[in-house]
Amino acid sequence: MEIDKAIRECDDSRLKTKYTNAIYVIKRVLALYSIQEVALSFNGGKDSTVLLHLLRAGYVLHKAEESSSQDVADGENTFPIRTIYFETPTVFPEINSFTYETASTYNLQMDILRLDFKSGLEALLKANPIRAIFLGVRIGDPTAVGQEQFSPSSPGWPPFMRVNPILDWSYRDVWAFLLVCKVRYCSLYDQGYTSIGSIHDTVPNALLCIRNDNNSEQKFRPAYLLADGRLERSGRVKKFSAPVCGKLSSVCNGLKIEDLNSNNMLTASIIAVGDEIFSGLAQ
Ligand SMILES: Cc1cc2nc3c(=O)[nH]c(=O)nc-3n(C[C@H](O)[C@H](O)[C@H](O)COP(=O)(O)O)c2cc1C
Ligand SMILES: Nc1ncnc2c1ncn2[C@@H]1O[C@H](COP(=O)(O)OP(=O)(O)OP(=O)(O)O)[C@@H](O)[C@H]1O
Repeated sequence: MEIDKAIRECDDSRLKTKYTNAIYVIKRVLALYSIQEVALSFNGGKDSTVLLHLLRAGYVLHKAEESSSQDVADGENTFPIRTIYFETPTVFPEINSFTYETASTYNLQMDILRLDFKSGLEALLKANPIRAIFLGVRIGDPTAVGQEQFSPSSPGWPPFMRVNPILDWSYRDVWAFLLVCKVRYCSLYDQGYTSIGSIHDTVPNALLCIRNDNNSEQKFRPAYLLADGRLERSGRVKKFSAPVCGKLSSVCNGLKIEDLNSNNMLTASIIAVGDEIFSGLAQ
């Protein structure tokens, strides 16, 4: 299996440890649940791309442990784990096409849901016996708060186990894996995007911006060159954030920053505690 081979042959001991632990979690899940009871939540992002390849490897290794070597060879070409993709109207076209291309490359049985997460999962779980869903959530993601490698879905959500095999992976680990395994990832990451949300709230990460002499053109280095992974979400913008590379006008994802702001009234808030205003501590 090419993923397992690439990791075994690399000399990155930290990556090897992360990989071994993630594969352990995946194999336990595959031992605990039947293949019809598990699903992969895949959205074409870097974390879910890592997860897909870990699952491909984990599935083959799991089969190797429970059956003959012939079955293992067959298993390399099949990926029987149901894949769920929530497709939204505000997804980047590059993410969308990468997701579809990946599904075709690896013969994924992909369910495309055009509902919000909760309604989509309710419909899916009503029609299928899914009990565990693999996610590419990592500590540091806003949604990771309070989660562990195995976290039951929240109250009010349909009941299933959220499985997070790469919860403890850092930004660096993610890129080490993708580069060592030489797997394809969405082209936006080579254009300076480091964490990808919707077209309305994501721009290339300013920390990867290369300025040319007259500031006329914005270029960005690839995501894997971001030195401090804690800043991977710096490209997630609020509607009123400053232009990416310090220019006055900036075109992002086909939209001008001014256009994003045009229908909104600028507001400012201040919170004063006690008599700070009167004593001159706040103004
Ligand atoms: C498969 C799946 C399961 C989820 N389960 C839960 C859940 O149990 N509880 C919850 O509050 N949110 C759940 N969510 C929602 C996510 O925590 C999060 O809100 C969503 O991924 C949006 O993240 P984003 O704003 O970074 O795009 C789930 C999402 C997915 C795709
Ligand atoms: N639209 C979606 N469809 C299916 N799964 C999703 C979707 N959005 C999020 N997920 C799940 O939640 C996980 C975490 O999402 P998150 O956006 O943090 O990571 P990512 O998209 O893989 O990478 P990046 O941080 O670069 O955007 C994904 O790996 C995936 O498992």
